[in-house]
Amino acid sequence: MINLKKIYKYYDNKYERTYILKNVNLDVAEGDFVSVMGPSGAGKSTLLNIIGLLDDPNEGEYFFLDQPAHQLNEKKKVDFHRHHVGFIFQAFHLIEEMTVYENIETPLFYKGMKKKERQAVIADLLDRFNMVAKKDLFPQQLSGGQQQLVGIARAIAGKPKLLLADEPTGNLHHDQGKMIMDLLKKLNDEGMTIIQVTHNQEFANYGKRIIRLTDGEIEEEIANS
Ligand SMILES: Nc1ncnc2c1ncn2[C@@H]1O[C@H](COP(=O)(O)OP(=O)(O)OP(=O)(O)O)[C@@H](O)[C@H]1O
Repeated sequence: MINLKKIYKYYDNKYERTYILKNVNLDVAEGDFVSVMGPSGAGKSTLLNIIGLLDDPNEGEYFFLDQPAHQLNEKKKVDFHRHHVGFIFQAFHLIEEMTVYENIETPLFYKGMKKKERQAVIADLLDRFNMVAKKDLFPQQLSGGQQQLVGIARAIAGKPKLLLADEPTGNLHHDQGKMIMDLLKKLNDEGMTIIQVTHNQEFANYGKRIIRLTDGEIEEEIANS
């Protein structure tokens, strides 16, 4: 599903080139659950953004769903991102002026889904996440764990093939974090491919594989049995 070949990402200034990712090679199969760990600044978010088609590498090839992402034009990339990738973030990134319902609805709207269909999809998600009674509340009226549930509902509403999570439990208490990880595990059991960045070893162990990124290079890969 995901094939990264000799990916390099760097920034140039007047005097030097700073490498963020160096010769990253990574294959992720459909149905996999990968945890990416590593120190701050190692390039984890950059890698996730490249995989999610939000950023471009400077060198290397990236095949997403057998398509050469490195050769797609901007419009096609945005289209691919919208249809196949869901993203969740440490800081939730919900729209504060919108209700829970409207936040979940936004990506479906951009996908061009008709109103009736949107209503059905959102009703199912609210039901599944026990959030029916919260649908007209605004994000700041929810707990952190509930906000992340909305973040996940929004990310998976369009049934993406790939869910990317950038420190999804980073702003949560342990119990809330565990609740979110249990949910990600369930989504993966149902077939969704997941790549998460985490600093938490306990939560990294939810993945089927753990990848360690240090100074932009994949240093080791531990099969997580
Ligand atoms: N536009 C930019 N210009 C120069 N350097 C950048 C730019 N964007 C990111 N970087 C650098 O790239 C490095 C990797 O950033 P990235 O956010 O991918 O790290 P990370 O491993 O996710 O870190 P953290 O765990 O702290 O979130 C950082 O040192 C950052 O300063």
